[in-house]
Amino acid sequence: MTAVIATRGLTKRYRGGRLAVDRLDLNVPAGSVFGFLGPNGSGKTTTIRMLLGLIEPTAGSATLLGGPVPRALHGVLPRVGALIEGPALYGFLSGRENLLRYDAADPLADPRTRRTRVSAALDRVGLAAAAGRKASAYSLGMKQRLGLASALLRPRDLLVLDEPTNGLDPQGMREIRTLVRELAADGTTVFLSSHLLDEIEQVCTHAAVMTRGRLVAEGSVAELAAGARGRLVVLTPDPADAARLLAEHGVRGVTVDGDRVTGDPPGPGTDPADLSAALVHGGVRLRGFGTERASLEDAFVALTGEGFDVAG
Ligand SMILES: Nc1ncnc2c1ncn2[C@@H]1O[C@H](COP(=O)(O)OP(=O)(O)OP(=O)(O)O)[C@@H](O)[C@H]1O
Repeated sequence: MTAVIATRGLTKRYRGGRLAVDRLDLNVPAGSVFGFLGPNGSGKTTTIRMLLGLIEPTAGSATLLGGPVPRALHGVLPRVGALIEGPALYGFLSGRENLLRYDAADPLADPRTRRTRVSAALDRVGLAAAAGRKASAYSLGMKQRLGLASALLRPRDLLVLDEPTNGLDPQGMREIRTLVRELAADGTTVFLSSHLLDEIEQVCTHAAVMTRGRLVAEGSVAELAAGARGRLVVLTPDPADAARLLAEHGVRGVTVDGDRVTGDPPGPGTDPADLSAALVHGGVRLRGFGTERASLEDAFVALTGEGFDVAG
């Protein structure tokens, strides 16, 4: 697969000495929905700004749709739709009028087909019925969808979305995620940043994980989750005894939640069958015994040694 975005040693040190992005090697395959995951301040926005030529890297290089950044940007940017830090909208204009203005600002857009293009974009994001209403009356989710519509006025090979669901309510989040999936199904590569693990897990095929400016993992979401070990799970009406016995048999990280006892999976030296036998032998009645598939969250915790609690 060809890389739609590739970076090599991409680095940004802001004035004042802060290293925001540290030798980043990123490969975004064509056709993927690529999640750029990391807590606030981990360098996601800085990376996106470098990719789009909005700021200069301190070191390293990047290509966008095969062309070197920033030299080839003039040629490739028309094929890239970007939504960063929320759309700039005129509240006193309707949704349709906002898009007409956006389209008119594009020197490559044919004025004769402008209205058709704008209607198609409004349709695409489900705003056709609300197109005549002032943008100031739109909900945050509708504004975000209007922003996406502006990025979709011309056919795009790549969409870059910086935290597209930030600040939205659950319904708004669902709408944007559905839209992202539909766009990807049409063949557009989507690169989206997020600090929400479940969002990445729900919509992305691939992900890269950033912490403190550094890439700690990259791959398909399934691969990343498979890299983390799942949890050992025991369902029992005798949780206290089960927890004690598991710990006695070397299981670490044992926690009890109601009738559910979980722990780190045993190492290669221990057969899970011996553990279940030990529980039964110790008088623990078993309703269930097994290992749970790891989630992306497990992978993140395993990779960084931290939880994924982020402020804001
Ligand atoms: N213009 C700037 N000048 C100096 N430091 C900056 C500037 N922009 C960002 N930083 C710093 O660089 C680091 C990375 O910030 P960045 O915005 O890229 O992270 P992020 O992962 O996108 O987080 P967020 O989701 O909060 O935007 C942070 O420590 C931030 O304070």
